[in-house]
Amino acid sequence: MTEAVQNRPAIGVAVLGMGNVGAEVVRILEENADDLRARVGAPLEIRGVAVRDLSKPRKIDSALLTTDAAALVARDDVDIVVELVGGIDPARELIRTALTGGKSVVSANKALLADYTGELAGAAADAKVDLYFEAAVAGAIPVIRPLMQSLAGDKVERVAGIVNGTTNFILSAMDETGAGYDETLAEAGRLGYAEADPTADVGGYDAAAKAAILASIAFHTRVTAADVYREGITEVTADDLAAAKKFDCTVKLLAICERVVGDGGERVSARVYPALVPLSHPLASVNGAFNAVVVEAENAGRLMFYGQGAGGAPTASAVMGDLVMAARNKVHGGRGPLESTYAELPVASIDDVPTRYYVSMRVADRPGVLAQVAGEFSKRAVSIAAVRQEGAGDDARLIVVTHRAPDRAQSETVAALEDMDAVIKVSSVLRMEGTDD
Ligand SMILES: NC(=O)C1=CN([C@@H]2O[C@H](COP(=O)(O)OP(=O)(O)OC[C@H]3O[C@@H](n4cnc5c(N)ncnc54)[C@H](O)[C@@H]3O)[C@@H](O)[C@H]2O)C=CC1
Ligand SMILES: N[C@@H](CC=O)C(=O)O
Ligand code: NA
Repeated sequence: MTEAVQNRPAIGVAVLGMGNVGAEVVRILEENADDLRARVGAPLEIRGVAVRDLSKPRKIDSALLTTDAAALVARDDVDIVVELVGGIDPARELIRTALTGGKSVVSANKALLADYTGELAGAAADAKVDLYFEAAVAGAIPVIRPLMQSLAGDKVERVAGIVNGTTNFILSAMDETGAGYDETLAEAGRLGYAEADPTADVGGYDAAAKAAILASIAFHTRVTAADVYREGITEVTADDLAAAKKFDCTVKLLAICERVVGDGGERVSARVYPALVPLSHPLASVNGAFNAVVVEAENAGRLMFYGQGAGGAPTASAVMGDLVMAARNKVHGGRGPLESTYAELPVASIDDVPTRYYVSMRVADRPGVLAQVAGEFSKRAVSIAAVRQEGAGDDARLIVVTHRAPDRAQSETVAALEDMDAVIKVSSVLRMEGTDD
């Protein structure tokens, strides 16, 4: 190491939260201190770590611990704040205070960034500091930086993939070993994949927040979590996974962000739902807590990003990448990319987006039922791609897979089927993705 690097003043780092991710960030900062100093051009020194419970045993010098996150953020010797407490409050205020006080911020907080990137990025721009959040989407996988920087000269058409590790872990286990939903969710919590409130995972809220962040960056348009159509995996059953197999498919919770062009011009669709995916599609073999994001751009074509989407160490890797970037900028000058929302595209309703449906229903076992069911689809111009009939008598089941049609036509057909005398129960409705038709 050159003498100049050795003598540069240290960059002071405050870490807020020492849970799954924060503890790994602290470990890497301590274990890799020499390499980090060489890469940044100055030492990275932890000034303090904000925690809730001082009595908990932790692998850190206890003199660095504090329960007063606000005071830590305000310290003059802190240059960069790493926010890993999660949630909206007090994270939002802590980040805002840090930015307005001239500190760069690194955060993994997708719930916050999905709704407040505008406010926070504005504060960062005003104070001429950085706001980095690579860890907020798909854990360790570099996806924010490629979209913001590597593809800044291209036109992104679509970003789609598996962006929640917990639900992918649950669906994979249900599919592969028949493991139960509750026990697998508890295991995801123990492994540090699940959110503090796992409803965010299984309800699709976490994936929706990530979809909002991805869509905003990909389409240079501000998209918030409320703009994202969302369904979780709580209704997906072992029967659905078994039925999917009969169509050479599996079930994945997908986040899809794409440009849709219709009568009203170009719009942005952002949506999250469990969907049948053909086994031959690359996303079908993404299992466990792994994530994968497929980006389609006008000139680059199709790019696929794959890796660990959740867990303390993988997520900390992404946080550390951002921390090194922010620290280099402090040492050598320069700034990270600013928020870009110039395109201001309107957000499309799910009703207008062309989707494919898989509908499984218990039906009366009598002549003419298939024709009546088919009639409801055809009335709404929804074309049927495949029909499978199973069982007989009280157990007669009809499974219909459609071609693409506006989602409104598909959902209205399902509502009409539910009202038919011949249909005893519509037991499952899922969309199908990863096919061209
Ligand atoms: N665990 C994962 O796989 C991933 C997590 N994230 C995000 O990273 C952030 C942290 O996640 P985890 O470490 O898993 O959560 P966690 O719940 O394990 O850790 C958060 C820690 O912050 C502490 N905390 C909360 N409020 C505080 C306050 N006001 N002052 C001091 N400490 C406070 C909590 O006591 C807890 O120890 C969240 O925003 C999460 O969404 C992002 C990607 C992956
Ligand atoms: N709970 C999240 C953690 C990473 O973002 C997930 O399961 O993906
Ligand atoms: Na990432």
